[in-house]
Amino acid sequence: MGEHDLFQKIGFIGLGLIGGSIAKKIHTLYPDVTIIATAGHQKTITEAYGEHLISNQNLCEIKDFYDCDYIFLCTPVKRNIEYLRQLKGNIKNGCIITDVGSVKTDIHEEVTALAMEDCFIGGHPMAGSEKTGLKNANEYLLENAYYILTPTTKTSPERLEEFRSLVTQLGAVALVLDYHLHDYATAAISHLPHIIAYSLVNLVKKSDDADETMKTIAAGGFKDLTRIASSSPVMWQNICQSNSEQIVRLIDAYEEMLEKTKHDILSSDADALLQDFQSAKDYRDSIAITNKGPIKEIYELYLDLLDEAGGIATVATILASNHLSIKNIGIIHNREFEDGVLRLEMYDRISLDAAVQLLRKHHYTIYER
Ligand SMILES: NC(=O)C1=CN([C@@H]2O[C@H](COP(=O)(O)OP(=O)(O)OC[C@H]3O[C@@H](n4cnc5c(N)ncnc54)[C@H](O)[C@@H]3O)[C@@H](O)[C@H]2O)C=CC1
Ligand SMILES: O=C(O)C(=O)Cc1ccc(O)cc1
Repeated sequence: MGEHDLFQKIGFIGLGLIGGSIAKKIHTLYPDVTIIATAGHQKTITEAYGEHLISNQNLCEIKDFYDCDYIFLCTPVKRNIEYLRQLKGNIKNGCIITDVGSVKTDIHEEVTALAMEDCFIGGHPMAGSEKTGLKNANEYLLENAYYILTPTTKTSPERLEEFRSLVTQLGAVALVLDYHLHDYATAAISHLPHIIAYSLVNLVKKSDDADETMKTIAAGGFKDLTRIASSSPVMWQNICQSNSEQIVRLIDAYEEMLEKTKHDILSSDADALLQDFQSAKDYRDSIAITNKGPIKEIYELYLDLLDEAGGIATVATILASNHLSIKNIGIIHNREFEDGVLRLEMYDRISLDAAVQLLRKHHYTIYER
């Protein structure tokens, strides 16, 4: 009996970036498993049905989920709690309800209040982006990412193992955490950074002149730091409402840091400034070097350049005019490619696949490894 015989039907409530990505991966792994879903808009369901991802053609009602083996709650965190309430008494024996929400204490408290501890395991994939919706979902999103699991006190070891195994099948790295610790840690490494990003963007917007000088000259540092400010406003509204205690705790600590820096600048305390910059640099550098976390996949291709002037520029233009951004570019000479090839690194699997297809269409010889 194969592992997936443990489940025949999986339900998704919310089929956006995260729900859609998980559903796509499950569909690839287990094409004979039935997937049903509901979402905020019929359009999402029509699109997913059209892609043969789900078996329902219209939005589902709660009763349609009664025979699911797993139900994934993948809407904004406050909504997930509302759906959890509706699911009480409407699921079959043995069903595991899980969520992918960025905050865990709130939903666990509701699980306890509803006496649903035996059928709920919290989850949070530490993967994603500022993009939203099924159109941006892809089956590789979770690859090598940590997937935090927050069992309840009544989660049986067998069920936890079963779910951990599914998460591993999805390509992610399961990590069990206490839900309070989860919310403190994510407030520091995810929620506060988002608040810093959006407040910095709004500060620049407010401070800019009529010619938009600041916006025009905004450099890499500003863009790196603020990419996440383009994320879903509703998702972040929900996260801030749900994890308010931990977020405020971190904002207070951050204010103290800013106050200290302000003081050091005002008092021209060069040593203190240098010490803080050095300490941050050392810690940040150590994240890249010593992080034992999942190995990042590299999305690269090699191609023979056509023998013409401006060859590299032509390749770059073909990709750019199709909205494909190059992460890295370089000429490689080695034993494998004695005559030299152009190496291109893309940001993700989808861009890589699209680049390969596009460049082949333009008659380039591509080598994938
Ligand atoms: N975006 C990210 O990078 C990450 C998000 N998360 C969490 O995943 C969850 C989903 O986020 P995304 O997939 O990014 O958002 P998304 O905006 O791409 O998708 C949300 C989905 O929920 C549906 N939805 C919204 N309100 C609904 C309602 N009332 N009834 C039914 N469906 C409704 C939408 O139609 C959509 O299908 C959130 O709880 C978020 O905190 C977790 C990890 C990463
Ligand atoms: O875009 C990014 O880099 C993110 O960090 C995305 C993200 C958003 C919310 C989460 O709960 C987890 C990950």
